[in-house]
Amino acid sequence: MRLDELLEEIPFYNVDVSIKDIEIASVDMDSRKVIPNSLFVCISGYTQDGHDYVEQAVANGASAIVAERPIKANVPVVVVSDTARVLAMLADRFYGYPTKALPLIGVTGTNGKTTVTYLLETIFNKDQKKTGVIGTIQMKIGDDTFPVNNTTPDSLNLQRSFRHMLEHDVEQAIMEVSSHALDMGRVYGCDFDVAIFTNLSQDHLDYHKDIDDYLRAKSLLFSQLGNTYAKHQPKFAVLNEDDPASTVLKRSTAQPVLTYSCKKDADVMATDIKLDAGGTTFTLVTPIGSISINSKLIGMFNVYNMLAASTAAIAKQVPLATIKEALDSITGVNGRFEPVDEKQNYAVIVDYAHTPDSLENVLQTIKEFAERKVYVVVGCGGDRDRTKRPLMAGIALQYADRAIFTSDNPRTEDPAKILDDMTKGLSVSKDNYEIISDRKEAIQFAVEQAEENDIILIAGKGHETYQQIGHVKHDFDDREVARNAIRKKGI
Ligand SMILES: CC(=O)N[C@H]1[C@@H](OP(=O)(O)OP(=O)(O)OC[C@H]2O[C@@H](n3ccc(=O)[nH]c3=O)[C@H](O)[C@@H]2O)O[C@H](CO)[C@@H](O)[C@@H]1O[C@H](C)C(=O)N[C@@H](C)C(=O)N[C@H](CCC(=O)O)C(=O)O
Ligand SMILES: Nc1ncnc2c1ncn2[C@@H]1O[C@H](COP(=O)(O)OP(=O)(O)OP(=O)(O)O)[C@@H](O)[C@H]1O
Ligand SMILES: N[C@H](CCC[C@H](N)C(=O)O)C(=O)O
Ligand SMILES: [Mg+2]
Repeated sequence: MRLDELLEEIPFYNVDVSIKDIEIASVDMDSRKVIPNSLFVCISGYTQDGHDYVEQAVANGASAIVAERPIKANVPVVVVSDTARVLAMLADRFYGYPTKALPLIGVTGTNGKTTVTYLLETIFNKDQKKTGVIGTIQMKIGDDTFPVNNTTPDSLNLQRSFRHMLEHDVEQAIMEVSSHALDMGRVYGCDFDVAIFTNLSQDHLDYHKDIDDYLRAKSLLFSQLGNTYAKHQPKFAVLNEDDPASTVLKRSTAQPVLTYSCKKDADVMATDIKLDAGGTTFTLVTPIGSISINSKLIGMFNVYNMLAASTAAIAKQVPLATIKEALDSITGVNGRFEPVDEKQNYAVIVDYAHTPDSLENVLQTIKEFAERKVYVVVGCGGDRDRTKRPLMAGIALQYADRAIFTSDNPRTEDPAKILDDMTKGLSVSKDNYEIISDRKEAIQFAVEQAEENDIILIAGKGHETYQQIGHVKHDFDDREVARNAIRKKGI
């Protein structure tokens, strides 16, 4: 595509060099990846400033630069007010506005996003549609999986992935939309047909100023819904009526709203809920009829996840019988409430709870079914929200009989300091908990302690297959470590 064509819809300041007759083969934001005839977009990030890498980009063959200030370079420099936003617009245009043609559902909220995307994948697959999923665990196109760095990729990778999905006949894309992504404009330009809200509770207060600012970021998914090019597809906001934040989100969107609830009158409701250690049953009450659901998923929070997914599926005109078939068939999501079963006489569950609310939900669920002692192995991520640390430790002790506090991706922080943040305000006796910084030893300790009918929850890392210490990711899988510990102890 020619540079002047690419810039046609981009608001930029006057440039006194010609931008005509420059062929652009690729758009990039990382000077290290620039190939000949690229357009290099300078992003001022959190740790680095892309404007410092113009020379390297040009040396690698960039034939034009987009920047936020005039920069000396022997190729044209186009100056714009906000390169991050412009990058999203350029990416959308460069890849041919893929979401104009690709039906797209976005899921935001503090907890449950990954779960809801995989519920929706199963529902649409049962409806004979090829799906594409983007989120925390991976990107998936049909059955092919691709690794990801972020829950929501940057705008370039995102639009490229959508184009790839279209080329591989994906009929329904489903993605997690993190608050970081909304705030940084990573999804600017994406034409969502359905925007889903799961819930709001504390997380990411390292990044967002306060919980209102966090909600403001989430609300962008709803305020931007339908603001892109019209696809002649109806738009819906799907909101959790039982979460007070939905009031704000309802006011943020100009599009029709569908609500779901377990407690109040709503468009889609769950009634006659029966929670059990082996699964969950409820009646799904919808505007197009009612149907009984018999799911293997455990816990009240999963009823909410199933409601969110069902409401979106109804908005996309999936028949109720298909929704039931899908929800009844799902056995679980990778790393979410995943049992490690070596036929031992105590239970070990690996879960991705890494926020106060999710930890409380999952422990409450376990506590309801526990016959004997509950152990929890849990830590808090380094370089992330410090204010959630004492809250998570308090919740662990409130519900579990014994907590083992350990490390969870300490990143560049001192693990002892993170553990100190978790435990220094605890008012309970120290007999209730251990501090074992090494996660492998912590898991081994819990396994050694467990007796018949006890339950061990290993929280925080779920599907992750690494422990990040400093900037290095070391191989580490809670499930594998637990399995080895169980075998070592003997059945
Ligand atoms: C704080 C944050 O979100 N940072 C994201 C951001 O990185 P950054 O702004 O720090 O980038 P930077 O390293 O400063 O570089 C700035 C620019 O210089 C360029 N550069 C840099 C070096 C060089 O040699 N040449 C060069 O051109 C870079 O390519 C970039 O364009 O942009 C990067 C590219 O898009 C992201 O990968 C990165 O996510 C980091 C890894 C991260 O940990 N993010 C977390 C907090 C996050 O976003 N999490 C949410 C999930 C939350 C949830 O699940 O609820 C997510 O969506 O993943
Ligand atoms: N609806 C929910 N409400 C509260 N907690 C939930 C809910 N769904 C799942 N959880 C808990 O949160 C954990 C993470 O779930 P999931 O991965 O689906 O959320 P997420 O929003 O994608 O998280 P992340 O922001 O890290 O990507 C689960 O392991 C479970 O403990
Ligand atoms: N999406 C979450 C993942 C947290 C996972 C936990 N294991 C940690 O490293 O803190 C985040 O970026 O905060
Ligand atoms: Mg997720």
